[in-house]
Order: sequence, then structure tokens, then C-alpha cells
Amino acid sequence: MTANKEKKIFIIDFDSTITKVEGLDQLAAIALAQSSDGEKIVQQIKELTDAGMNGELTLSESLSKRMSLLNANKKHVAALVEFLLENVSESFERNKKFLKEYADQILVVSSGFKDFIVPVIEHLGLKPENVYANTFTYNENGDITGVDNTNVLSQTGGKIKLVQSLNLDAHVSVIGDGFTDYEIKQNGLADRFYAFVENVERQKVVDVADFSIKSLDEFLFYNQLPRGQSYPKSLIKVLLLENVHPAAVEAFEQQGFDVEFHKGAMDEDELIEKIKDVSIIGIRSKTNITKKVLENADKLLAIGAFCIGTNQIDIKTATQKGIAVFNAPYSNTRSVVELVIGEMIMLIRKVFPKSSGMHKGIWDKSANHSFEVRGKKLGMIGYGHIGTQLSVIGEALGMEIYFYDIVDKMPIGNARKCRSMEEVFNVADVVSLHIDGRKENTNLIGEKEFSQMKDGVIFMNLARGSVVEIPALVKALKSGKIHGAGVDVFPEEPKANTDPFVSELMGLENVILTPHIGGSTEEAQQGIGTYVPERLLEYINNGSTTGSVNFPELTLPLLQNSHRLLHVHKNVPGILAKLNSIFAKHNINITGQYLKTDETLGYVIVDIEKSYSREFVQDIKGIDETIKFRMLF
Ligand SMILES: NC(=O)c1ccc[n+]([C@@H]2O[C@H](COP(=O)([O-])OP(=O)(O)OC[C@H]3O[C@@H](n4cnc5c(N)ncnc54)[C@H](O)[C@@H]3O)[C@@H](O)[C@H]2O)c1
Ligand SMILES: O=C(O)[C@H](O)COP(=O)(O)O
Repeated sequence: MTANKEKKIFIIDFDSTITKVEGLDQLAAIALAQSSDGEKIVQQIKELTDAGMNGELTLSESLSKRMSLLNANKKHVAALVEFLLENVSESFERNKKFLKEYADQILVVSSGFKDFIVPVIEHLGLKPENVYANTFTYNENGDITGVDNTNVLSQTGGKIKLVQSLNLDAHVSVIGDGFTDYEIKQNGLADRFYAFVENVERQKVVDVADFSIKSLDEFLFYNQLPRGQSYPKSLIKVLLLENVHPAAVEAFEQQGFDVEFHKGAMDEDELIEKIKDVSIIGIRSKTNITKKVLENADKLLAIGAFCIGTNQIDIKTATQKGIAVFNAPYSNTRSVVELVIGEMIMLIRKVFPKSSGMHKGIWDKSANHSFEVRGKKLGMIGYGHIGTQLSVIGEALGMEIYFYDIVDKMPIGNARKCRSMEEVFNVADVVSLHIDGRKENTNLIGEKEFSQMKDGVIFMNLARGSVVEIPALVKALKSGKIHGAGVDVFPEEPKANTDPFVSELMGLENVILTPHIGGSTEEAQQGIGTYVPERLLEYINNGSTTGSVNFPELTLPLLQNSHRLLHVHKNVPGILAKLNSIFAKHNINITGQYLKTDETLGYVIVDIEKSYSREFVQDIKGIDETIKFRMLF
């Protein structure tokens, strides 16, 4: 092209680019909703659309075939407009400011129809006079009869002819999802073609594109244009493992992140490979984020444990690398407590052996060795969120509560604090573990501890598999020392539901085995699926570290009319002075400053006026103790 490169024109496709769907397909779905073979016809129309977009059919062939199948009128078009307004691509909705500001330079060129395009682009602040598209023809009843055939866009090669006729003397960028969008560039009428894959990815189109973009934000970022996101979220990879709740996937996708979801956990080798381009990872209890994994995680900003326990994460290394870790400290507390109560009653009544007998035709009606929980002593090791909640409900069932915690805890209700585990073991009819999985707790309960318990005790572990020596538990069960056990967590757990489970506890009488489902209720998972992404997004979008398990906690005001500098550094004396001297050297006007430190980390947030130089940013990054540095605006 020989053109005035100073002037920039943006040609944007409509269907599946500005909106999430193809307008004509959707019109067919609306118009044929009541028809008996409607679904079949809609499918045919979709296939014809695709064939046109992929270049397998000429556009006029695709359009005329689709029109002959369509049976729509003005009422359906109005319903379509309503639908499209609800289904504008997220990144276009996000960047209305750019669209409005650059409206004179944006041309919407589409083989769709002005009848539904114009109301949508007006909603985005674009100009109707800059829309080049087809129009329907209607009869006197308002039924669509066809297309205005005099419009070049109804013909094969229509977009090329149209752009040719515009004689654009400018640097032209085309953004679209279809092959016909690429053809504008192919015919020398544009400088760049961007394949837009936020809604649909057509390989044939991606293959010929100069760039493939997952959002409008990416286009604006590459072209240094005003945008709603300082760094396009579609370039930020979020890896969600272990079947976290769909609410989590939705939370990230809604904001335009590049989300990858897996049902199972990943082992170390897989993770080492995967983590390289991941910025946020979401896991549950089965994925170990080890030192080796973290050594390969140079882009990683945050880890979300979609559960309570964080012992599967090497927190020390994460902190040294300036990676913030979040969890859901109480979203599944109640679910665990309910399972403990349920199992405790089943175990003390010996319900499971009786039930298994019944399935084999054995009728064993007897009260022998079956008890109520009322009046019994419930002993807990660990009196945190779960322990205290269990304390309340156990007491409501008429139990006496005893507990031991390494931290001094206030007893709830009539619960009694013990000074050692042994004191609890000596007195309890039911022992339940509610400690965390820190290294020091590995094999905390073994032969010695079981021997300190009362004969015929009920033992429950719904905390962590690593805290109990399984051979010792098996021995105590076989000897009758333990009357029944409920075990939900194991030293070795399958990574996925398809992997087998093996344990010495299998086949023992009055032992309830559950596959680590203490926190697996719809309610808990829904709560966690909302809570953890909220924390992660607050951190990524705003810098707030509310609820972080390893970062100094700071809840920051929303960023307004400033740029925010987030500086994570080793907590040694003099960093603030170094930062301030750089601000002074570059004459930076500070509009807000926040600082929080703990033993290892310092976290400084500075809001500054928008103008600053590249050298200023380099100077900040150059501070020796810098661990991580980000700018938000
Ligand atoms: N089975 C499941 O699905 C499931 C679900 C949720 C939580 N959990 C496990 O339950 C654990 C407890 O959860 P929480 O929310 O109550 O955690 P929490 O952190 O609120 O409470 C743990 C308590 O244990 C105490 N503690 C740690 N080590 C101890 C020791 N050796 N002796 C005595 N006390 C000790 C701590 O001081 C703390 O008060 C979690 O860490 C997690 O591992 C399992
Ligand atoms: O730490 C927890 O919250 C529990 O162990 C539950 O873990 P999960 O999410 O892997 O079921």
C-alpha cells in the first residue's frame, strides 16, 4: 500500500468479532424456535456460515443458501438486537472508551446486516455512518424477503470491493474472525490483519494472520492505544487444576483471562513444563507446588489453594520469589464438621458393618457395642476453624468436649482445654484430628499415641493423611483397641478419580473410608469457587493482599486516575529510602503510598501521576532487593 501512514484506520468485522455470535445464525434460531425441524435448519444455516467464513463456499453462495432457509420477520430482528446487546464481546464492552474516542477512524465492514448491526455499534459509541453492511428486504407484512442485491457486500469478494471503493489513504488494520476479513489485506488494501479469536478460532484464518489476538485489549496493547486493561488479561494465563468449581473458571473468563482448566491434578514433571507461562495457578489438595516447580515459574504472580490446607505448597520458596498465596480458610469448615458428626454416629452405632451384613442377607438385630454419642467425651487435637465449629455442634448433641492445641485457644461453650495430647487421649471416647499438615505434624499419631487412648475408642482423621502412621492404626484396629475409625485422608492419594486407591485399611471392619471428601459439598465448592478468585483478582487487578497466607496483608483503595506501582522486596533496611530517592530524581508526583512488611517481605504500593519515563521504571527494577515489580493503571 502507498498510504499516509500517519493516519490510522481500523476496519472491524461484526459477527463473532464485535458480538460473540453470528447474527444470522442467531436470527434463524429465534425465528425457527417454534418450528418442528427448526433445530435441523439452524444447524444447516450454521454450517453454511462456517463454510463461508472458512472460504469453502463463496460468500454469495453461503448467503443466498442461508437466506432461502431463513423464515424471519421484523419482530425476530428486534428480538435479535436485544440478544446481541446482551452478547457483545467482553473486550469490546470493556473498551468503549477507545471505541468512542476513535469512532471516526473505525469502520465496521461486515457481510451481516445493518438492521441488527447499527443498534449494537451505537451502544458501543461507534458511528452508524461508518457501518458498511447488507440490508434485508421486507414485504408489506414485515417478513424478510431477501437481501439488497445492489450492495457489493452481498456479493463474493464484497469486502474487497467495498474497501477498494473507499480509497483509504491511511495505515489500515483489519480485525476479524473470517477469511473474508483476511482477503482485504491479501488484496493489498490493508497493512495488517489481526485474526480475532475471542469467540471463535478458525485455524485457516489464524494461519494467514499477522497476529492472532484473543481480545481487543491485545490489539490496543500491541498498538499502544488507550485501553481498559494496563496489560491485556488475555495474555495472562490462568491454570486451574483439580476440578475447581465452574464459578472460578467463569470469574477469570469474564475478565478476559486465558484460562486452562483440568479435572485432575498434575505431577511435578508435568507442572514444571506447564508452569513456565502461567501467571496464576489454582489447585486443591493433590497438586504439590514444590521448590522445583517454583524454580520454573518465572511468570507466576499468585497461587490460589481452592481449599483450606496449604501444606502442598512450598510457601517459603513462593515467598522468596514474590509469589502471593491465597486459600479459602473457612469455606468448607461446616462440610467437614457435618461429615465428622455423621461418621461418628455411624461408627459408635456400628452401622456400617450392620449395613454390609444386610447386603449379604444377614439380619443381626442387637444393641451389643452400639452406643449413643450423648454423654460421651469428644476429644479433639487441633482447635482451629473446624475444631471450634465441631465443638459447638458436639456439645449441642450432649457431648463433653476436650481439646488440645499448640496455640493457646479460648474454649467455646463448656469445652475443656487440655495441656497435652495425652490428656485428651486419656479421657476421650472419640478422638478426632483437626490439625494442619505442617511438616512437624508428619506421623504425629503412631503406636505410642494409640496406646494412650482408651480401649474401644472411636478414632477419626479428616485432617491430613501424613499425620497418622497407617500401620499403627491398622494394628490398633485389629487388636480391638480402636472400636471404629473414620478416615478421609491418606498418606498417598490418587491424583484423579481414574487412578486406583490402595491402603492397608481396606477390608477392616467398622472402618469408614472416604475419598478425601470432607470439603466436597456443592455448598463448599461453590463458596470456594467464588472466594478464592475474588482474592486472586483483587491482587492482580488492584494489588490488595487481603487474606494472603504469605504476603503482608494490605487492602487497597481502587485505583483512580493514577498509575499504581507494586514493589515486592526483601525486607532489609533502607529500601524505602532507595525508592524515595528514585521518585525525587525523576520528579514523580506521588498521590498515595502504602507499605506493609513482615519478617521476610516488604510490600510497597505507590500511586503516582500518569507521566513518567521508561528510565524511572528501569531504576525501580534496578533496586537490588527487588523481588517482583508490577505497574497497574
Ligand atoms: N478432609 C477434608 O476434606 C478437609 C477439609 C478441610 C480441611 N481439612 C484439613 O483440616 C485441617 C484443619 O482445618 P482448620 O480449618 O481447622 O485449620 P486451622 O488452621 O483453623 O486449625 C488447625 C489448628 O491445629 C492446630 N495445630 C497444628 N498442629 C498441632 C499439633 N501438633 N497439636 C495440636 N494442635 C495443632 C493449630 O494451632 C490450629 O489451631 C486443615 O489444615 C486441612 O488440612 C481437611
Ligand atoms: O484442605 C482442604 O480444604 C481439604 O483437604 C479439602 O481439599 P480438596 O479441595 O482437595 O478436597
